[in-house]
Amino acid sequence: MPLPQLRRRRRPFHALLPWLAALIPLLLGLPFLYWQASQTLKRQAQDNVDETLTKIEQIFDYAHTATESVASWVGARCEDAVLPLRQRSMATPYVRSLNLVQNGTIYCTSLRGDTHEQEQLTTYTGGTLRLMIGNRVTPARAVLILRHATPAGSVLAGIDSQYLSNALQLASQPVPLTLRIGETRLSANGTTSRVRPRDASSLLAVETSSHYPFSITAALPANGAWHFIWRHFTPTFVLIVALGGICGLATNRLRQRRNSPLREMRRALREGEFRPFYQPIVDHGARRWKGVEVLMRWDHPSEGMIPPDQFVPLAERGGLIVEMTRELMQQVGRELTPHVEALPSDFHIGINVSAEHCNGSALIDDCRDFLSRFPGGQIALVLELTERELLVRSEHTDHLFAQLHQLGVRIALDDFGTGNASLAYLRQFRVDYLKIDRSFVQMTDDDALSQHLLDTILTLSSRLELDTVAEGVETTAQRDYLTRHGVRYLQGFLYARPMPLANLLETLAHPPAADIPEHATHEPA
Ligand SMILES: Nc1nc2c(ncn2[C@@H]2O[C@@H]3COP(=O)(O)O[C@H]4[C@@H](O)[C@H](n5cnc6c(=O)[nH]c(N)nc65)O[C@@H]4COP(=O)(O)O[C@H]3[C@H]2O)c(=O)[nH]1
Repeated sequence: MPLPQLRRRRRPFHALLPWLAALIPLLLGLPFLYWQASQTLKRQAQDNVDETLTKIEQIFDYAHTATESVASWVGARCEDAVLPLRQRSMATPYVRSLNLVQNGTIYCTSLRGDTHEQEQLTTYTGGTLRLMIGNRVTPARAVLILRHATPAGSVLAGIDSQYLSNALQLASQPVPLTLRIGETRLSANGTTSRVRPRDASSLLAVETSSHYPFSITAALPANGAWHFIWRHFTPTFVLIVALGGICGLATNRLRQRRNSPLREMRRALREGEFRPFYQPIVDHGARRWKGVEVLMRWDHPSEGMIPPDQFVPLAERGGLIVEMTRELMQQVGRELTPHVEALPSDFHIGINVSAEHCNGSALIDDCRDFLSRFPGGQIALVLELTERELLVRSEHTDHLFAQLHQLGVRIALDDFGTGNASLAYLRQFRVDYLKIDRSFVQMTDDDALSQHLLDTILTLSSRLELDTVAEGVETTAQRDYLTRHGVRYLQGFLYARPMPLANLLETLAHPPAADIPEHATHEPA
């Protein structure tokens, strides 16, 4: 299974995390912004309502003063009263007409003199104010009537609603204002309508006059608050949305990093999930166990035992291999030390080492540390250098290999014959063992040409007088072919699969059989 999928498959809800993270600033920021905008709107609406209420009260005060000044004419003959009514209405701001009422009938108006109309007292709110949709003079425009009762009847002052809607309009930003008289309302654009019950829900401010029976209200239309936010809080709004985006992207990045195979491997290293498995190597001539090759396994909590092919190359590319090898050597040292007596003498422990490990002085320290655990010299440390990564000869590598040999460390060239570097390696580094790759060992079963290739490699290693280990020996036929051609050390499933320490100790307790049935051994899961 490709490593990047390990975590993703186990926690699919992780894919939602970036979206949730993007939502957090929005969920926290937008309600706060909405609250802040609402407070601003309420404050401004309240100021505008107060200011407009005062202005409209002033208009009504003018009209009221005018009605008071002509109140003594109620009951007088219209032809006598009409001139003072006209003079007064012309001299009073906002007032369009003054009318006299007696016995419920309007009998004199400053506009036309004699008239005869019903007063309709019940339509006056508080007996004082009436908002008419229009009248005979201005049928399309509302008129406000202010009534002043006198002992003899009453005086009516007509006020053009334009003055009132102008006053509303001047203060209708950002929240539209309305003048309410009883069940009727006048809006800033001069239209009149009945008050609806749902108006109450959108009310931001309302103020009732203490002198006249009217109130001024400020109410937002649907989505008015969001329009206000968009117009007046654009930078904050954009910032919150951008913050949401940034949080989402950052979480996504973190998630990807968290899910990255290297990160997963670092976690595994911290948790000690990389474990040594041991595959015995047989000294065929002596019928004894010669040593083991340590092979790393990843004991993953959910994926089980992962073989090294799936993570070692990545660890090498990601610069983790040195740390992993060091940890592996320490584990091997720790777990083998108590059983050192059970090991055959001059027991070889082969550790796979990557080229990067040879670049600094860490390898020397790690080997010294490892060998210090076996002070009796019962074991021999063999470093297996692979051709997968090219090791370039330099003063440093010469010095390093000299130091390693001084320490008693032996060098094996792993996977011999598979890379281009084999011969160059042999020339440049003092190698003690050649490990013939499994692919060549399998050629013993093939045609004559393949066998010829294997023979050439075997001849080369015998000419160089190097000890040879054949990897991947699976059949007795392969074993016999190899031993006939002078290969002394054999490693493969024919003898044993890689196994944990407990199984190894059990296996080492019995000498390798002379004639082993094929595939007799099993790697524990
Ligand atoms: N089919 C077959 N296979 C056999 C037989 N006998 C042994 N093998 C397998 O051949 C591989 C031998 O190790 P390698 O060539 O060093 O190849 C190793 C080595 O290059 C690398 N590796 C393993 N552990 C480490 C480590 O700790 N560090 C480094 N740098 N590389 C490691 O991973 C490679 C693969 O390791 P494994 O999967 O354990 O595979 C092992 C082993 O299980 C056999 O008879 N038949």
